[in-house]
Amino acid sequence: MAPMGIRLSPLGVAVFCLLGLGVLYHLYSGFLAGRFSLFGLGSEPGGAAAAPVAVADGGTVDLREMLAVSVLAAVRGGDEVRRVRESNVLEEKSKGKTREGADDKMTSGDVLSNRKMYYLLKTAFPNVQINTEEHVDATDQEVILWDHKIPEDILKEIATPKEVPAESVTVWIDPLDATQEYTEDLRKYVTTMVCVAVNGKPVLGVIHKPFSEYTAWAMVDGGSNVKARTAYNEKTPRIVVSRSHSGMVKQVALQTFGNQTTIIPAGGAGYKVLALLDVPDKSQEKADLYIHVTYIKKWDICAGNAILKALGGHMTTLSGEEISYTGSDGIEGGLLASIRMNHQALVRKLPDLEKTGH
Ligand SMILES: Nc1ncnc2c1ncn2[C@@H]1O[C@H](COP(=O)(O)O)[C@@H](OP(=O)(O)O)[C@H]1O
Ligand SMILES: [Mg+2]
Repeated sequence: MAPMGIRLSPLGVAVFCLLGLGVLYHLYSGFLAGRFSLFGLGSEPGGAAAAPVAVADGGTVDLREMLAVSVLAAVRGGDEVRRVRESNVLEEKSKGKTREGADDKMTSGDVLSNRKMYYLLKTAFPNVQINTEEHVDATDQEVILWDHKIPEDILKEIATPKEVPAESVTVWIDPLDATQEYTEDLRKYVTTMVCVAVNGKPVLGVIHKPFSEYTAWAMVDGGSNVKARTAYNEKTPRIVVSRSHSGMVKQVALQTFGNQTTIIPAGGAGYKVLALLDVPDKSQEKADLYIHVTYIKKWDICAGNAILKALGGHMTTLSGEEISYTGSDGIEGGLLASIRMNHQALVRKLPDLEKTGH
């Protein structure tokens, strides 16, 4: 008899040890399987195995993977936009009026693109907050699986994964920017956009032109497939402005920069941001500044803001405030977007819109 009345049987000890080993093996192989399903077999060059998987409430997400899925979503949404336009069955409706009394339009291009883009992102990243322009019909779900492949151009620019807590992320989807122009068959203005904000700051943006199949993407402190032009005219800038929600923008621009300034009316906030960059697409006009004075929604501007920021440019309200991409859907203070210019000097030059009543 052993002391305390416990007798250890050699067979019992052996069984216990074997069981322990089995439990350890199970846990370890589950961990490995989790890693591979997270990063996609074979697509990860080295960095993934070293990156720890943090276990926060909603877990973490890798921004590089989010970029890959965002590009895919913008392209797939764009395919729907093009297909509907080419079918000529737009089923155009008005969702109501903007504050200025214009029709806030929606077509089946918006709805079908929204569905594709939303479910692609939601299926790949179930724990992140996604805000989309159009209503998502929960009874019409579509499970679209991402194949976990990160495209080569992204891997080339962004060498390692970038993990952030899922709860810090807000995704903004614009399934069809320039809907007004889409209904007028002005195809060059149309884009699909995805933006990822972390703690309200825009960190990655994708702007895709479905009719010329051009895609621009950028990640702040990451990389991009698009760049700024080499020169901009700060003194008498060419200013790109809205053609269908313009408000008093022309007066504001001419008053600030003089009558020599060229105003370029154009549709779509995505198109107008691309006008500031070095974009190879032939249908793209070029401008030095983008100004907007009426109310605008965050899904219209977040992707452009992220891309400009990643390339060293700025998008702020007209009084120079940064825009936070959490909370409410819209912003009141207008927009000023510039790159390779003294943005704060431009803000000081603009009239105080509240005082002038624009
Ligand atoms: N005053 C306003 N109220 C609501 N939406 C506005 C707006 N001004 C611009 N927008 C939206 O911002 C996008 C770019 O506008 P614009 O082409 O006039 O520059 C368009 O998005 P959608 O086409 O996605 O609806 C447009 O509807
Ligand atoms: Mg839209």
